[in-house]
Amino acid sequence: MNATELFPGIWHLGANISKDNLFEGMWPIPHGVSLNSYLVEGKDIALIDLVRDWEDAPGEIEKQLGQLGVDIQRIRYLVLNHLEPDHTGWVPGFKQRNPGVEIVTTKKGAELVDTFYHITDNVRVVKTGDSIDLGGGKVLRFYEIPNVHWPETMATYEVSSKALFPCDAFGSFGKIGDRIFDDQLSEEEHAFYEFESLRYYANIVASFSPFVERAIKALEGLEISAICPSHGIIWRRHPERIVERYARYASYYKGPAEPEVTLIWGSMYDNTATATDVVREALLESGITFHEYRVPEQDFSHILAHAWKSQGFILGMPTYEYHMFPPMAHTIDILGRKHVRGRTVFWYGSFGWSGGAEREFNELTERHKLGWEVVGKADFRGNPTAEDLSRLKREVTAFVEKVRERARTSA
Ligand SMILES: Cc1cc2nc3c(=O)[nH]c(=O)nc-3n(C[C@H](O)[C@H](O)[C@H](O)COP(=O)(O)O)c2cc1C
Repeated sequence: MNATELFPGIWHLGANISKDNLFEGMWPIPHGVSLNSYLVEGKDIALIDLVRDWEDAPGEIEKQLGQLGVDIQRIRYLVLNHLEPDHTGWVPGFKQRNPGVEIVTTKKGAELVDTFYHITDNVRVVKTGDSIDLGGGKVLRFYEIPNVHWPETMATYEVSSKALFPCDAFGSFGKIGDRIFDDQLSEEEHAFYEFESLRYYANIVASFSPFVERAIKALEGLEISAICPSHGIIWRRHPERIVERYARYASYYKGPAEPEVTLIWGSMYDNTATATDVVREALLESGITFHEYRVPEQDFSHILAHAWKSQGFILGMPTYEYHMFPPMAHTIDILGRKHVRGRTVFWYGSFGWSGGAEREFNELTERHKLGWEVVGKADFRGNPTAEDLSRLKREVTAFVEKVRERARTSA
Protein backbone atom coordinates (compact mmCIF):
# COMPACT_ATOMS: atom_id res chain seq x y z
CA MET A 1 0.00 0.00 0.00
CA ASN A 2 1.22 3.53 -0.78
CA ALA A 3 0.61 6.79 1.05
CA THR A 4 -2.42 8.50 -0.52
CA GLU A 5 -3.22 12.21 -0.28
CA LEU A 6 -6.75 12.95 0.94
CA PHE A 7 -6.49 16.73 1.09
CA PRO A 8 -3.47 19.00 0.70
CA GLY A 9 -1.19 18.00 3.58
CA ILE A 10 -3.41 15.14 4.80
CA TRP A 11 -2.44 11.61 3.93
CA HIS A 12 -3.76 8.13 4.41
CA LEU A 13 -1.15 5.65 5.56
CA GLY A 14 -1.94 2.09 6.45
CA ALA A 15 -1.52 -1.62 6.14
CA ASN A 16 -3.67 -4.50 5.02
CA ILE A 17 -3.84 -7.61 7.16
CA SER A 18 -4.52 -10.49 4.82
CA LYS A 19 -2.79 -13.63 6.06
CA ASP A 20 -4.06 -13.86 9.62
CA ASN A 21 -7.61 -15.13 9.72
CA LEU A 22 -8.91 -13.93 13.07
CA PHE A 23 -9.63 -10.41 14.28
CA GLU A 24 -9.70 -9.88 18.06
CA GLY A 25 -8.57 -13.51 18.19
CA MET A 26 -12.03 -14.78 17.24
CA TRP A 27 -13.69 -13.10 14.24
CA PRO A 28 -12.82 -14.62 10.85
CA ILE A 29 -11.49 -12.12 8.32
CA PRO A 30 -11.42 -14.11 5.08
CA HIS A 31 -11.21 -10.83 3.15
CA GLY A 32 -8.66 -9.26 5.49
CA VAL A 33 -8.88 -5.92 7.24
CA SER A 34 -7.07 -2.62 6.86
CA LEU A 35 -5.41 -0.68 9.66
CA ASN A 36 -5.66 2.98 8.70
CA SER A 37 -3.47 5.74 10.03
CA TYR A 38 -3.46 9.39 8.93
CA LEU A 39 -0.77 12.02 8.70
CA VAL A 40 -1.63 15.72 8.99
CA GLU A 41 1.11 18.15 8.09
CA GLY A 42 0.96 21.78 9.13
CA LYS A 43 4.06 23.47 10.50
CA ASP A 44 4.01 20.55 12.93
CA ILE A 45 3.14 17.02 11.94
CA ALA A 46 0.56 14.83 13.66
CA LEU A 47 -0.08 11.14 13.13
CA ILE A 48 -3.64 10.04 13.90
CA ASP A 49 -3.97 6.43 15.12
CA LEU A 50 -1.27 3.88 14.72
CA VAL A 51 -1.06 0.16 13.99
CA ARG A 52 -0.08 -2.98 15.80
CA ASP A 53 2.96 -5.07 14.93
CA TRP A 54 0.82 -7.37 12.83
CA GLU A 55 2.04 -8.71 9.48
CA ASP A 56 4.68 -5.96 9.62
CA ALA A 57 2.18 -3.08 9.61
CA PRO A 58 4.76 -0.78 11.29
CA GLY A 59 7.20 -1.52 8.43
CA GLU A 60 4.48 -0.48 5.96
CA ILE A 61 3.89 2.82 7.77
CA GLU A 62 7.63 3.52 7.88
CA LYS A 63 7.86 2.82 4.16
CA GLN A 64 5.01 5.26 3.48
CA LEU A 65 6.54 7.93 5.72
CA GLY A 66 9.69 7.45 3.63
CA GLN A 67 7.65 8.01 0.45
CA LEU A 68 6.52 11.34 1.90
CA GLY A 69 10.02 12.23 3.05
CA VAL A 70 8.86 12.41 6.67
CA ASP A 71 11.36 11.28 9.27
CA ILE A 72 9.63 9.61 12.28
CA GLN A 73 11.43 12.03 14.57
CA ARG A 74 9.72 15.00 12.88
CA ILE A 75 6.29 13.80 14.07
CA ARG A 76 5.32 16.03 16.96
CA TYR A 77 1.94 14.60 17.95
CA LEU A 78 0.67 11.06 18.07
CA VAL A 79 -3.13 11.26 18.36
CA LEU A 80 -4.63 8.11 19.88
CA ASN A 81 -8.38 8.18 19.35
CA HIS A 82 -8.79 4.68 20.74
CA LEU A 83 -6.40 2.51 22.72
CA GLU A 84 -7.32 -0.92 21.37
CA PRO A 85 -4.01 -2.59 20.49
CA ASP A 86 -4.76 -2.93 16.75
CA HIS A 87 -4.27 0.87 16.67
CA THR A 88 -1.69 1.26 19.41
CA GLY A 89 0.44 -1.89 19.63
CA TRP A 90 3.31 -0.10 17.93
CA VAL A 91 3.26 2.86 20.38
CA PRO A 92 6.27 1.65 22.44
CA GLY A 93 8.28 0.95 19.27
CA PHE A 94 7.29 4.31 17.83
CA LYS A 95 8.22 6.11 21.02
CA GLN A 96 11.61 4.44 21.06
CA ARG A 97 12.25 5.89 17.62
CA ASN A 98 10.80 9.29 18.58
CA PRO A 99 11.05 9.76 22.39
CA GLY A 100 9.93 13.38 22.18
CA VAL A 101 6.57 12.66 20.52
CA GLU A 102 3.56 13.98 22.43
CA ILE A 103 0.72 11.49 22.81
CA VAL A 104 -2.71 13.12 22.56
CA THR A 105 -5.67 11.28 24.01
CA THR A 106 -8.61 11.55 26.43
CA LYS A 107 -8.30 11.27 30.21
CA LYS A 108 -9.36 7.62 30.11
CA GLY A 109 -7.07 7.13 27.10
CA ALA A 110 -4.10 8.40 29.14
CA GLU A 111 -4.92 5.84 31.86
CA LEU A 112 -4.90 3.10 29.23
CA VAL A 113 -1.62 4.32 27.70
CA ASP A 114 -0.18 3.76 31.17
CA THR A 115 -2.05 0.44 31.70
CA PHE A 116 -1.02 -1.13 28.41
CA TYR A 117 2.31 0.53 27.65
CA HIS A 118 3.47 2.02 30.98
CA ILE A 119 3.96 5.38 29.31
CA THR A 120 3.17 8.47 31.36
CA ASP A 121 5.52 11.16 30.03
CA ASN A 122 4.57 13.55 27.26
CA VAL A 123 0.90 12.62 27.32
CA ARG A 124 -1.54 15.47 26.65
CA VAL A 125 -5.10 14.94 27.83
CA VAL A 126 -7.82 16.50 25.67
CA LYS A 127 -11.59 16.73 25.96
CA THR A 128 -14.45 17.68 23.67
CA GLY A 129 -13.84 21.06 22.06
CA ASP A 130 -10.09 21.17 22.72
CA SER A 131 -7.89 21.75 19.74
CA ILE A 132 -4.27 21.73 18.64
CA ASP A 133 -3.10 24.23 16.06
CA LEU A 134 -0.46 22.56 13.91
CA GLY A 135 0.29 25.82 12.09
CA GLY A 136 0.12 26.16 8.33
CA GLY A 137 -3.69 26.30 8.55
CA LYS A 138 -4.17 22.84 10.04
CA VAL A 139 -6.12 22.57 13.29
CA LEU A 140 -7.12 19.35 15.03
CA ARG A 141 -10.23 19.43 17.20
CA PHE A 142 -11.32 16.60 19.47
CA TYR A 143 -14.71 15.13 20.31
CA GLU A 144 -15.18 12.43 22.91
CA ILE A 145 -17.36 9.59 21.67
CA PRO A 146 -17.13 7.21 24.66
CA ASN A 147 -17.82 3.52 24.14
CA VAL A 148 -17.50 3.55 20.39
CA HIS A 149 -15.96 1.25 21.01
CA TRP A 150 -14.03 1.47 24.33
CA PRO A 151 -14.73 4.01 27.10
CA GLU A 152 -11.79 6.26 26.16
CA THR A 153 -12.68 6.76 22.51
CA MET A 154 -12.66 10.13 20.77
CA ALA A 155 -12.89 11.39 17.21
CA THR A 156 -10.49 13.92 15.70
CA TYR A 157 -11.67 16.61 13.27
CA GLU A 158 -9.36 18.61 11.04
CA VAL A 159 -10.93 22.04 10.77
CA SER A 160 -9.57 23.32 7.42
CA SER A 161 -10.44 20.17 5.43
CA LYS A 162 -13.50 19.22 7.55
CA ALA A 163 -12.21 15.64 7.60
CA LEU A 164 -13.34 13.46 10.50
CA PHE A 165 -11.14 10.69 11.90
CA PRO A 166 -13.54 8.64 14.08
CA CYS A 167 -11.36 5.53 14.54
CA ASP A 168 -13.52 2.37 14.84
CA ALA A 169 -16.80 4.19 14.23
CA PHE A 170 -17.90 3.87 10.58
CA GLY A 171 -15.31 1.15 9.97
CA SER A 172 -15.50 -2.12 8.10
CA PHE A 173 -13.74 -5.43 7.61
CA GLY A 174 -12.20 -6.16 4.23
CA LYS A 175 -8.76 -5.07 3.10
CA ILE A 176 -8.60 -2.06 0.84
CA GLY A 177 -6.78 -1.77 -2.46
CA ASP A 178 -5.13 1.22 -4.08
CA ARG A 179 -8.56 2.75 -4.61
CA ILE A 180 -9.45 3.74 -1.07
CA PHE A 181 -12.25 6.29 -1.68
CA ASP A 182 -15.98 5.62 -1.90
CA ASP A 183 -16.21 7.43 -5.25
CA GLN A 184 -13.65 5.07 -6.81
CA LEU A 185 -15.60 1.89 -6.16
CA SER A 186 -18.15 0.07 -8.31
CA GLU A 187 -21.60 -0.82 -6.98
CA GLU A 188 -20.38 -4.41 -6.69
CA GLU A 189 -17.43 -3.32 -4.56
CA HIS A 190 -19.79 -1.20 -2.45
CA ALA A 191 -22.03 -4.24 -1.91
CA PHE A 192 -18.97 -6.17 -0.73
CA TYR A 193 -17.99 -3.45 1.77
CA GLU A 194 -21.62 -3.03 2.85
CA PHE A 195 -21.74 -6.61 4.08
CA GLU A 196 -18.24 -6.33 5.57
CA SER A 197 -19.32 -3.19 7.44
CA LEU A 198 -22.46 -4.95 8.70
CA ARG A 199 -20.33 -7.89 9.87
CA TYR A 200 -17.83 -5.51 11.47
CA TYR A 201 -20.67 -3.65 13.17
CA ALA A 202 -22.41 -6.81 14.40
CA ASN A 203 -19.17 -8.40 15.64
CA ILE A 204 -17.34 -5.42 17.09
CA VAL A 205 -19.63 -2.47 17.70
CA ALA A 206 -23.18 -3.85 18.13
CA SER A 207 -23.09 -4.10 21.92
CA PHE A 208 -22.44 -0.36 22.08
CA SER A 209 -25.28 0.66 19.78
CA PRO A 210 -26.82 3.24 22.17
CA PHE A 211 -23.40 4.92 22.28
CA VAL A 212 -23.19 4.87 18.49
CA GLU A 213 -26.49 6.76 18.42
CA ARG A 214 -25.16 9.22 21.00
CA ALA A 215 -21.94 9.73 19.01
CA ILE A 216 -23.84 10.37 15.80
CA LYS A 217 -25.93 12.95 17.66
CA ALA A 218 -22.85 14.58 19.20
CA LEU A 219 -21.23 14.97 15.78
CA GLU A 220 -24.46 16.12 14.11
CA GLY A 221 -23.59 19.83 14.00
CA LEU A 222 -20.23 19.25 12.33
CA GLU A 223 -19.81 19.96 8.68
CA ILE A 224 -18.05 16.82 7.46
CA SER A 225 -16.34 16.58 4.07
CA ALA A 226 -14.87 13.10 4.57
CA ILE A 227 -15.09 10.24 7.04
CA CYS A 228 -11.73 8.56 7.50
CA PRO A 229 -12.16 5.50 9.73
CA SER A 230 -9.45 3.27 11.14
CA HIS A 231 -10.65 0.22 9.16
CA GLY A 232 -12.01 0.17 5.62
CA ILE A 233 -12.64 2.71 2.89
CA ILE A 234 -12.70 6.50 3.13
CA TRP A 235 -15.96 8.28 2.45
CA ARG A 236 -15.36 11.61 0.68
CA ARG A 237 -18.17 11.80 -1.89
CA HIS A 238 -20.99 10.49 0.27
CA PRO A 239 -19.91 10.53 3.93
CA GLU A 240 -23.59 10.60 4.85
CA ARG A 241 -23.96 7.11 3.37
CA ILE A 242 -21.87 5.40 6.05
CA VAL A 243 -23.34 7.56 8.83
CA GLU A 244 -26.88 6.63 7.77
CA ARG A 245 -25.85 2.99 7.53
CA TYR A 246 -24.40 2.99 11.05
CA ALA A 247 -27.50 4.80 12.36
CA ARG A 248 -29.65 2.07 10.82
CA TYR A 249 -27.50 -0.71 12.26
CA ALA A 250 -27.66 0.96 15.69
CA SER A 251 -31.46 1.15 15.47
CA TYR A 252 -31.71 -2.65 15.04
CA TYR A 253 -30.56 -2.89 18.65
CA LYS A 254 -33.95 -1.72 19.84
CA GLY A 255 -35.68 -3.31 16.90
CA PRO A 256 -37.54 -3.60 14.75
CA ALA A 257 -35.04 -4.97 12.25
CA GLU A 258 -35.55 -5.81 8.57
CA PRO A 259 -38.29 -8.16 7.33
CA GLU A 260 -35.84 -11.02 6.95
CA VAL A 261 -35.32 -14.35 8.67
CA THR A 262 -32.11 -15.93 9.90
CA LEU A 263 -32.45 -19.70 10.15
CA ILE A 264 -29.85 -21.32 12.41
CA TRP A 265 -29.86 -25.03 13.08
CA GLY A 266 -27.76 -28.02 14.12
CA SER A 267 -28.30 -31.75 14.02
CA MET A 268 -26.43 -34.83 15.18
CA TYR A 269 -28.35 -37.59 13.41
CA ASP A 270 -30.43 -35.72 10.81
CA ASN A 271 -33.82 -35.71 12.51
CA THR A 272 -33.70 -31.93 12.99
CA ALA A 273 -32.09 -31.74 9.53
CA THR A 274 -35.17 -33.47 8.02
CA ALA A 275 -37.40 -30.89 9.69
CA THR A 276 -35.11 -28.13 8.40
CA ASP A 277 -35.84 -29.20 4.82
CA VAL A 278 -39.50 -28.40 5.46
CA VAL A 279 -38.68 -25.10 7.19
CA ARG A 280 -36.57 -24.08 4.18
CA GLU A 281 -39.37 -25.07 1.80
CA ALA A 282 -41.86 -22.94 3.72
CA LEU A 283 -39.49 -19.98 3.72
CA LEU A 284 -38.86 -20.28 -0.01
CA GLU A 285 -42.59 -20.45 -0.71
CA SER A 286 -43.25 -17.41 1.46
CA GLY A 287 -40.84 -15.28 -0.59
CA ILE A 288 -39.22 -13.73 2.49
CA THR A 289 -35.47 -13.08 2.36
CA PHE A 290 -33.73 -15.59 4.59
CA HIS A 291 -30.20 -16.55 5.56
CA GLU A 292 -29.46 -20.12 6.56
CA TYR A 293 -26.64 -21.33 8.78
CA ARG A 294 -25.80 -24.73 10.15
CA VAL A 295 -23.74 -24.93 13.33
CA PRO A 296 -21.03 -25.73 14.18
CA GLU A 297 -20.06 -25.91 10.50
CA GLN A 298 -20.58 -22.18 9.87
CA ASP A 299 -19.01 -19.42 11.89
CA PHE A 300 -20.91 -17.14 14.27
CA SER A 301 -19.35 -13.99 12.82
CA HIS A 302 -21.41 -14.32 9.64
CA ILE A 303 -24.44 -15.60 11.58
CA LEU A 304 -24.30 -12.54 13.80
CA ALA A 305 -24.19 -10.18 10.80
CA HIS A 306 -27.38 -11.58 9.28
CA ALA A 307 -29.04 -12.04 12.65
CA TRP A 308 -28.36 -8.38 13.48
CA LYS A 309 -30.41 -7.20 10.53
CA SER A 310 -33.16 -9.86 10.66
CA GLN A 311 -36.37 -9.38 12.60
CA GLY A 312 -37.12 -13.12 12.51
CA PHE A 313 -35.10 -16.01 13.88
CA ILE A 314 -35.86 -19.68 13.35
CA LEU A 315 -33.80 -21.96 15.56
CA GLY A 316 -33.48 -25.70 14.97
CA MET A 317 -32.14 -27.20 18.18
CA PRO A 318 -32.10 -30.87 19.15
CA THR A 319 -31.71 -32.04 22.74
CA TYR A 320 -28.31 -33.19 23.93
CA GLU A 321 -27.61 -34.49 27.43
CA TYR A 322 -30.68 -32.82 28.99
CA HIS A 323 -29.73 -29.50 27.41
CA MET A 324 -29.63 -27.93 23.97
CA PHE A 325 -27.23 -29.17 21.26
CA PRO A 326 -24.12 -27.26 22.47
CA PRO A 327 -23.27 -25.42 19.21
CA MET A 328 -26.82 -24.00 19.20
CA ALA A 329 -26.55 -23.00 22.86
CA HIS A 330 -23.23 -21.31 22.08
CA THR A 331 -24.77 -19.40 19.17
CA ILE A 332 -27.72 -18.20 21.25
CA ASP A 333 -25.29 -17.19 23.99
CA ILE A 334 -23.32 -15.10 21.45
CA LEU A 335 -26.55 -13.46 20.23
CA GLY A 336 -27.28 -12.67 23.89
CA ARG A 337 -23.83 -11.23 24.59
CA LYS A 338 -24.21 -8.98 21.53
CA HIS A 339 -27.65 -7.83 22.71
CA VAL A 340 -29.62 -9.00 19.68
CA ARG A 341 -32.92 -8.14 21.31
CA GLY A 342 -36.57 -7.74 20.48
CA ARG A 343 -36.74 -10.37 17.75
CA THR A 344 -39.61 -12.57 16.60
CA VAL A 345 -38.67 -16.20 17.13
CA PHE A 346 -39.79 -19.70 16.22
CA TRP A 347 -37.97 -22.83 17.29
CA TYR A 348 -38.14 -26.54 16.51
CA GLY A 349 -36.05 -29.62 17.19
CA SER A 350 -35.90 -33.31 17.91
CA PHE A 351 -35.51 -35.01 21.27
CA GLY A 352 -35.26 -38.69 22.22
CA TRP A 353 -37.15 -39.20 25.47
CA SER A 354 -37.58 -36.24 27.82
CA GLY A 355 -36.22 -33.20 25.97
CA GLY A 356 -34.18 -30.42 27.57
CA ALA A 357 -33.41 -27.97 24.75
CA GLU A 358 -36.43 -25.84 25.63
CA ARG A 359 -35.34 -25.40 29.25
CA GLU A 360 -31.91 -24.17 28.20
CA PHE A 361 -33.45 -21.91 25.56
CA ASN A 362 -35.58 -20.28 28.27
CA GLU A 363 -32.59 -19.94 30.60
CA LEU A 364 -30.46 -18.29 27.91
CA THR A 365 -33.09 -15.84 26.73
CA GLU A 366 -33.88 -14.84 30.33
CA ARG A 367 -30.23 -14.53 31.37
CA HIS A 368 -29.49 -12.21 28.46
CA LYS A 369 -32.82 -10.35 28.80
CA LEU A 370 -33.39 -10.84 25.09
CA GLY A 371 -37.06 -9.89 25.08
CA TRP A 372 -37.68 -12.26 22.18
CA GLU A 373 -41.29 -12.88 21.23
CA VAL A 374 -41.54 -16.64 20.76
CA VAL A 375 -44.50 -16.97 18.44
CA GLY A 376 -44.32 -20.71 17.99
CA LYS A 377 -42.44 -23.91 18.58
CA ALA A 378 -42.51 -27.40 17.13
CA ASP A 379 -40.52 -30.02 18.98
CA PHE A 380 -41.01 -33.67 18.20
CA ARG A 381 -39.78 -37.03 19.40
CA GLY A 382 -37.12 -38.78 17.29
CA ASN A 383 -37.78 -38.85 13.57
CA PRO A 384 -40.52 -36.34 12.62
CA THR A 385 -43.77 -37.90 11.37
CA ALA A 386 -45.60 -36.64 8.29
CA GLU A 387 -47.99 -34.94 10.69
CA ASP A 388 -45.11 -33.26 12.58
CA LEU A 389 -43.77 -31.96 9.28
CA SER A 390 -47.04 -30.59 7.94
CA ARG A 391 -47.70 -28.84 11.29
CA LEU A 392 -44.17 -27.39 11.12
CA LYS A 393 -44.75 -26.06 7.64
CA ARG A 394 -48.04 -24.43 8.61
CA GLU A 395 -46.44 -22.84 11.67
CA VAL A 396 -43.43 -21.48 9.76
CA THR A 397 -45.74 -19.95 7.16
CA ALA A 398 -47.73 -18.23 9.93
CA PHE A 399 -44.47 -17.14 11.60
CA VAL A 400 -43.31 -15.38 8.42
CA GLU A 401 -46.48 -13.26 8.48
CA LYS A 402 -45.72 -12.30 12.10
CA VAL A 403 -42.17 -11.31 11.11
CA ARG A 404 -43.50 -9.12 8.32
CA GLU A 405 -45.90 -7.44 10.76
CA ARG A 406 -43.21 -6.84 13.38
CA ALA A 407 -40.38 -5.73 11.03
CA ARG A 408 -39.59 -2.12 10.22
CA THR A 409 -41.85 -0.87 7.51
CA SER A 410 -39.29 1.36 5.79
CA ALA A 411 -37.00 -1.50 4.72
C1 LIG B 1 -25.11 -37.67 22.85
C2 LIG B 1 -26.60 -37.59 22.88
C3 LIG B 1 -27.25 -37.14 24.00
C4 LIG B 1 -28.65 -37.09 24.04
N1 LIG B 1 -29.28 -36.62 25.14
C5 LIG B 1 -30.63 -36.59 25.18
C6 LIG B 1 -31.33 -36.11 26.32
O1 LIG B 1 -30.74 -35.72 27.30
N2 LIG B 1 -32.68 -36.10 26.30
C7 LIG B 1 -33.39 -36.51 25.23
O2 LIG B 1 -34.61 -36.48 25.26
N3 LIG B 1 -32.75 -36.97 24.13
C8 LIG B 1 -31.40 -37.00 24.08
N4 LIG B 1 -30.75 -37.48 22.98
C9 LIG B 1 -31.53 -37.93 21.86
C10 LIG B 1 -31.60 -36.87 20.76
O3 LIG B 1 -32.19 -35.70 21.24
C11 LIG B 1 -32.36 -37.45 19.61
O4 LIG B 1 -31.58 -38.50 19.06
C12 LIG B 1 -32.70 -36.48 18.54
O5 LIG B 1 -33.46 -37.11 17.56
C13 LIG B 1 -31.45 -35.86 17.95
O6 LIG B 1 -31.80 -35.01 16.91
P1 LIG B 1 -30.89 -34.95 15.59
O7 LIG B 1 -31.06 -36.25 14.87
O8 LIG B 1 -31.38 -33.79 14.83
O9 LIG B 1 -29.48 -34.81 16.05
C14 LIG B 1 -29.38 -37.51 22.94
C15 LIG B 1 -28.70 -37.96 21.78
C16 LIG B 1 -27.33 -38.00 21.76
C17 LIG B 1 -26.64 -38.48 20.51
